[in-house]
Amino acid sequence: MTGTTATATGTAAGDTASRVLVLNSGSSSVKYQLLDMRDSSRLAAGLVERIGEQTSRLVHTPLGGGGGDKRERTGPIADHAAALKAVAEELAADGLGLDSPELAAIGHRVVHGGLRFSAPTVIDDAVLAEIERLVPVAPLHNPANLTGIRTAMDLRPDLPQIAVFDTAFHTTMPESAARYAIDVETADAHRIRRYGFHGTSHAYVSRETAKLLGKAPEEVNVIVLHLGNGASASAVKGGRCVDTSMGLTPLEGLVMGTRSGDIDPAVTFHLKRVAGMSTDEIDVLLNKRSGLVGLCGDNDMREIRRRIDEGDERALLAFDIYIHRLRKYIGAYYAVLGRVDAVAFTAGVGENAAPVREAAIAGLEELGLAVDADLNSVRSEKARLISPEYARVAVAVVPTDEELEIATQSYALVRGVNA
Ligand SMILES: Nc1ncnc2c1ncn2[C@@H]1O[C@H](COP(=O)(O)OP(=O)(O)O)[C@@H](O)[C@H]1O
Ligand SMILES: CC(=O)OP(=O)(O)O
Ligand SMILES: [Mg+2]
Repeated sequence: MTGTTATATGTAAGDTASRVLVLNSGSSSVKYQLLDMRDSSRLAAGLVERIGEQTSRLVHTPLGGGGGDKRERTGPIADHAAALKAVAEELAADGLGLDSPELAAIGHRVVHGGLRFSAPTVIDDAVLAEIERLVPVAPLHNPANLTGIRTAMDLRPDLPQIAVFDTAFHTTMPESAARYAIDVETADAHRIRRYGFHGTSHAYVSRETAKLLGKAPEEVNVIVLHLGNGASASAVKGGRCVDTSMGLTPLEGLVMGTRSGDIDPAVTFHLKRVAGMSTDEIDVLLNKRSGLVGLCGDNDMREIRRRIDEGDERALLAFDIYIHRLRKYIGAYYAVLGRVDAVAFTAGVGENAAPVREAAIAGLEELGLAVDADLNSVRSEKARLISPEYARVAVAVVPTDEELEIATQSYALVRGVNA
């Protein structure tokens, strides 16, 4: 933590590359941000969605200087390589092209890093091979991450490409939380254990929650609820993850947009032996046709709430199942931590869906948990408390920023400073 303070001492603008491009490649989308790490400001941000379909869409927002108007492109974008080339063109149109000498690194979200990577890592052939080896345990994510990395390497072979792993923050989990209770030899031979995901978000949000409470991360125990399309909970004790709801793959745990979360593993035997489904069909069923979409046909919480308001019973049942699972994890992690200082809601659903927060915490006063209806209804991009003053445990909405965290870690690595 001492010595090289390249970022703190700084240098005149232009003579040290200070920009980081962050790529978050999902199965059918790429989110990106270009940041200036001298002040962590965003110069541009955007999203390419529905990659591989006829109706692909790129939305690019210039944010540097006075900003500028959002630009949108529609029409087929065949694959992640084409998507990244389109992003590079949009950045170039703002004078922020990938050829810029200001660019210090490209930071990539990589979902599965197994046990080998507990910190941000400069990508070389060996790292690429390891990410490739882990494709079977992150089939929706790692292939897209790899394409993003390879395309970025083609565009700027001279630049450090940094991998920031979703699994890294969870490598501190004790064996009691990380191991499945199955035959140890079989588990070890096939590296079967609970790895956990969304770690960049859990790390960032637990630190921001401590900040909101005016404390150091070491002083607080936080339950983080990352509720996006993929969703996971984590128990963070004094800044270190001690348990999380996702496992060998991002399928375990909470009910998600399209994933089942926890089920009895015997369901899969039954589907195979009795329903005659193949392993691949079961994989697709549990990862893509389950969760909220499987229960009611919609995976967007906005749509589900709209249907509930119209009296739709399937939507209501889907919501109730989602909430029931979430409450079980809050209770479980309360017991894992012993003392809880805060419960933090984050990601698309956690940051925006007040009814989810209300239902998740309702009736838990005995645990020191409560939500104030007025505070809960406030819409804001800022971290904020939604618990009443009397409550023993803080309940907070803490917007996640995986891209900022990836940029911070990537820049620290290329500058040789601790993040
Ligand atoms: N205003 C809103 N109200 C309720 N839910 C919302 C709102 N905005 C977004 N969401 C939910 O957030 C989800 C997307 O979350 P996000 O964290 O962006 O997911 P991901 O990163 O996995 O794509 C949507 O599917 C939707 O369910
Ligand atoms: C790991 C995971 O589930 O990621 P996402 O929420 O981006 O799908
Ligand atoms: Mg996400």
